Amino acid sequence: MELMDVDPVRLESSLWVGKKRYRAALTGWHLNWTELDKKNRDKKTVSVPVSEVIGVEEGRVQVLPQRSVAEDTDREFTVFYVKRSSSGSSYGLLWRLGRTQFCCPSRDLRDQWMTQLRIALKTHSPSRPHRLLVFINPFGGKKQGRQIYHSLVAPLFELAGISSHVVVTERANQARDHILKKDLTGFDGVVCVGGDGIFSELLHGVIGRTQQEAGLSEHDPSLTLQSCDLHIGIIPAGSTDCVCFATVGVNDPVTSALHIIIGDSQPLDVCSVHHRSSLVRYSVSLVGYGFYGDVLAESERHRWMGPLRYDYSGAMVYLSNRSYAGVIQYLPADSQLSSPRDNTRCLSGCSVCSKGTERLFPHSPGASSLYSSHFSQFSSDTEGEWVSVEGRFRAVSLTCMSSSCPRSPLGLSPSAHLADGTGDLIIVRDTHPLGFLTFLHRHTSTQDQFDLPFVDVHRVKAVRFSLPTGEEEDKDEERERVNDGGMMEEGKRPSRSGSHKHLIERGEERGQKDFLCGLCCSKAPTVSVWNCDGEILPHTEISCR
Ligand SMILES: Nc1ncnc2c1ncn2[C@@H]1O[C@H](COP(=O)(O)OP(=O)(O)OP(=O)(O)O)[C@@H](O)[C@H]1O
Ligand SMILES: CCCCCCCCCCCCC/C=C/[C@@H](O)[C@H](CO)NC(C)=O
Ligand SMILES: [Ca+2]
Repeated sequence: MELMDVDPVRLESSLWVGKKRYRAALTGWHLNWTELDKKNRDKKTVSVPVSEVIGVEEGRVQVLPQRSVAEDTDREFTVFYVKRSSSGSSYGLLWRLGRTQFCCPSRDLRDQWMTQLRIALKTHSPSRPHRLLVFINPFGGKKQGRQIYHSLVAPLFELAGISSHVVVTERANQARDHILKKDLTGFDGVVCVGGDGIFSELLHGVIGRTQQEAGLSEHDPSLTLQSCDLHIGIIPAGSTDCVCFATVGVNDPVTSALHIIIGDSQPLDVCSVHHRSSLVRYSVSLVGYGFYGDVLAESERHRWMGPLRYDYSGAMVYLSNRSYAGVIQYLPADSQLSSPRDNTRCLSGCSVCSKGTERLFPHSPGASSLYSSHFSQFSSDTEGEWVSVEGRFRAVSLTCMSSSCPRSPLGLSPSAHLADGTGDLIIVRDTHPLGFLTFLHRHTSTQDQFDLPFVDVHRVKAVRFSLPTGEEEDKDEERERVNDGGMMEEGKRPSRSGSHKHLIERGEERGQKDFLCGLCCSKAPTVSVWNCDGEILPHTEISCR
């Protein structure tokens, strides 16, 4: 309705691109230019939606790889726009900066084109950000965050008229604390340049700040949390970059920068992880016990290897051949709505997610435009029956999204939805080493990961994990951890270094030195650790929703 009421900006004229003559038209929502032959007949037409125009500059201008402006070009202007490249991943295309340099018959006409295009951009792109707060983790991935931002992203933001305040972090959790405590007036969004860890900092900052401002405690698992208005953008420069890959479809800084500029947004499910009555962390990707917890614990000792540390640690943990006892309880989601084995792929605009958003936020008109939101209209204890599974497990994984990444292009659960308010629980029961290797191998191929006799997958609204009777987490140990800051109390937030410290302490406390000395000792540990979006949790018994 709103769109129909806007008086569209129109302009049509003859223009030149190089030596070819075109009829160019700015009509409502599109900029089109059609090549004309010598007899004025139409040849090829290029059409760009105004919403995908990045910027308009006087003269003959180039921005990437370096900015250059040609002289004496007062009849020329350059239009920059989103150009979809033919390469990308199975469900995401690379975006590139398209550029066309137009030459007008007169300077007056050039000025008219520039003015009308800029008016059209303002009118038709209401959700574009104007001011962004950017956090660069200089130590993420291959340590190229600064270079990636300054050479590939900043020139695009500048071209699009976005002003950015850049913070290069000097310590873990600086970005989170900044969002929690500093004045954010005037910022339309926050952006991280790094991996899933720095994204998680922004997520905790944004959710935490929103709750603080609403006077709500994040520790109460039954509480309806306030949805977050501040959008989070991700420029991938980490090791796994799973959140970026699963939402955009490729890990490419230019593609992500262009999505941010045009104001694209995608709501995300957020899972809260509690231990007893305290919030431990939020997760958007993987909450994993057993194999994925062990891989993370092992990989933290080999950070110097960069992204390769996960492959090395994966192989080491696989060779250690472990399984763990536990009790899993889960609350199934409505199987009429979707299933983890229905072979769907969730993309932006997914109908299951739209219905989920309507169902979860019936009175919130802005819900569908949230980038990251906490689905809080949750009545887990009244909706359905909890199911309990006890046994020995190779891996227990809960993933709110597919968790696809370059290592696993379809992800841990290929048909999981980004924003339906559910997660997929993947239970890999103890099995022989070859069976488990088959399962791991299927992560990296297109073969059905769940079509194995020792694997079960359930779409769920909540999960609890506990140790078998007699092996529960030691209460005294818990108290020590709280005092030591490992648990997330009011005013405190988790840290990667903090949780790693706990892993070491925990290993020592429990006599699991083999966890920390190269996985070489003969005595197998009885408990694993939880990997929560790449952070080690300081607790074994947790509840997620
Ligand atoms: N200046 C800093 N010094 C040390 N650690 C930092 C700094 N800034 C951020 N961190 C922390 O570094 C950790 C890892 O960062 P990040 O996620 O960006 O990279 P990664 O681990 O290589 O990638 P991925 O999480 O995708 O595997 C995060 O937990 C973050 O909190
Ligand atoms: C015998 C070697 C086996 C190697 C198995 C490789 C399987 C790769 C699957 C990767 C899935 C990653 C899921 C995403 C988790 C992220 O949240 C987290 C943070 O970045 N990354 C990791 C690696 O924990
Ligand atoms: Ca989901």
